Amino acid sequence: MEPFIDTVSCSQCSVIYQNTRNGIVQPLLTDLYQITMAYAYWKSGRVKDCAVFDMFFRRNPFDGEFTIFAGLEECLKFLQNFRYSDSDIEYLKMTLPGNKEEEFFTYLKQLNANDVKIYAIDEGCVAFPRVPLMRVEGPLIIVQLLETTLLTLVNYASLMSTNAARYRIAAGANIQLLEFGLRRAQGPDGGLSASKYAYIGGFDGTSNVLAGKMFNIPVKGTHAHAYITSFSDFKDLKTKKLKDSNTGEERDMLELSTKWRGPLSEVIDIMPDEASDGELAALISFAIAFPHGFIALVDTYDVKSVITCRSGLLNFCAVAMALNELGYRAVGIRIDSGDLAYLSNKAREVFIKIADKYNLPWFAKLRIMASNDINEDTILSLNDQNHKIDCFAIGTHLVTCQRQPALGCVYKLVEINGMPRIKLSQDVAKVTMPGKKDAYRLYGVDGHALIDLLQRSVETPPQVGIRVLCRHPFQESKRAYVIPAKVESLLKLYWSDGAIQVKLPSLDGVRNRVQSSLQTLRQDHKRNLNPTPYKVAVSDDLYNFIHDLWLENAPIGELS
Ligand SMILES: Nc1ncnc2c1ncn2[C@@H]1O[C@H](COP(=O)(O)OP(=O)(O)OP(=O)(O)O)[C@@H](O)[C@H]1O
Ligand SMILES: O=P(O)(O)OC[C@H]1O[C@H](OP(=O)(O)OP(=O)(O)O)[C@H](O)[C@@H]1O
Ligand SMILES: O=C(O)c1cccnc1
Ligand SMILES: [Mg+2]
Repeated sequence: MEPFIDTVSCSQCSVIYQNTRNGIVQPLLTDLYQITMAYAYWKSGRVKDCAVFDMFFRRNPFDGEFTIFAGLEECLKFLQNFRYSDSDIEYLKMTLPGNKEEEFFTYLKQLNANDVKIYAIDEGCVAFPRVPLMRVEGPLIIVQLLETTLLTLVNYASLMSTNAARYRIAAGANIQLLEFGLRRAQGPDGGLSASKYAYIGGFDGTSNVLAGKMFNIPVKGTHAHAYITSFSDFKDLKTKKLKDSNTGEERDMLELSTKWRGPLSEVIDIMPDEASDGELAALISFAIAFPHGFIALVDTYDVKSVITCRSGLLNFCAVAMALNELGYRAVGIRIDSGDLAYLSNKAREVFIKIADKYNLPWFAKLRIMASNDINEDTILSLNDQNHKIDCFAIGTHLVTCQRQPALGCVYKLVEINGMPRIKLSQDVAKVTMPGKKDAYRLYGVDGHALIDLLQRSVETPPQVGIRVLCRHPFQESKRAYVIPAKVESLLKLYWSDGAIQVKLPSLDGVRNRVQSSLQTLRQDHKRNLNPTPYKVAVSDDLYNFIHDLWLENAPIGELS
């Protein structure tokens, strides 16, 4: 179906964007403590030390059992451009506490990410708690300096993509989802990221024009209540003429639309004088401006009426029929308040009645778009109420991730100079998994993912058809044998020798990957209420390694 007013973004812009990067993302976009640590490491002669960090999260967001990993491309672009500028160095000289040795700044000035290696999960894949999204290896000072920026690039991107993917699951494949959140987003960069990652997660378009231009995302929109309320009556209609699309003859849209209000009011069963003239004038003028993409906001004056949207719906239908006489097809309506299930059903009934009466089958299929503080639960509830909505336009809850505003990805040291490191905690969920590890996804014969398995990197990878012992990382008695029908190595070398090592997919490629990756997950892991946890296990070797190191590092208390 024809979308509403639809600006096709230029492919040139996306090319320009691929060659640039988000200018805010630069080495100083970090926490001060990364740079003070860098100085202290440097001062204690640790320039040649090598470290391994894991980036992972501990809990899936939104009370769910899956997360979409996103933000990798931005991380790689950050590494490509990782250099301190002269003004960065000047600023740090002024800002770092105490008197700093000049040689440190000479050292900082020549730093780059050429000696860093990043192994990562593919962007757009489903990911689970404790499985490293990235393993970052390299000189201790540099990989430490990357922490905050990598986290800020991954945390919101993954949270947002996961949120969007959840809305897509709730709405189903055939409903159009539009992101309308820019005005409510966490600032301009938050708004741009929201549009980009909502698209990756499964939205079809955005109202954010700059996001459309930068990322080549479809841009869509309707009009605001202000457009309707700016017209008081027919006198405000300065242009009334529209050319017949077949003959080119100029016709009076006001005359045609008011003529249609009479017969249509009988079909809809309301009085024509219940409809606002100012609203009709506004809709006529919008139809004249966009005869091929006419969509009307119908709730300005009366949407809550128990009968139906008396004013807006009648006025919309009148203008749509006038357009039809001139050879144009209207697109549909937007409802932005009231009971969205009830009103969408009423509107659909009216469209069907008119379609039947005037033998215009397309009228029955006019698009019904709903907006107004919609969230995942609203969509699920509307599904139960058998709504007739074709498109959800969602802002606030989507872009602010109101249900859970942060993902909580962390970046933890797991190895230094070849020696494993463990961070202990009273809270077992916070104990880190030491050493350099690899991650594998084991699939069952039905094609579904069964379990993610972490192993020490020195171990042989699991093999198809060969039984492997999968252990809970902390509960000794929880174990299972798995004979995988397919084994996927999750961590791939994405960055090495100062360059990206894998051809990166387009935004649409990542968007498709989200859906195909979600397909491999069993339905019960994806349901909204009490989803089944997906298992993440460790090999027997890694289990023993963790627990030996734990005992080695945990102080023995003394009772007195
Ligand atoms: N049928 C429905 N089932 C569940 N939730 C709904 C349904 N219809 C609307 N909602 C949601 O209920 C909330 C209604 O918001 P609210 O009470 O502010 O009413 P409103 O129609 O926006 O009022 P106002 O026009 O005064 O702003 C919105 O979050 C909307 O998404
Ligand atoms: O409701 P959201 O999911 O955030 O979607 C975006 C909202 O933005 C607009 O409202 P507007 O800013 O005009 O204000 P409103 O809250 O009065 O509708 C639009 O009419 C939607 O209602
Ligand atoms: O195009 C719209 O209808 C729109 C865009 C942003 C926010 N609210 C509505
Ligand atoms: Mg609103």
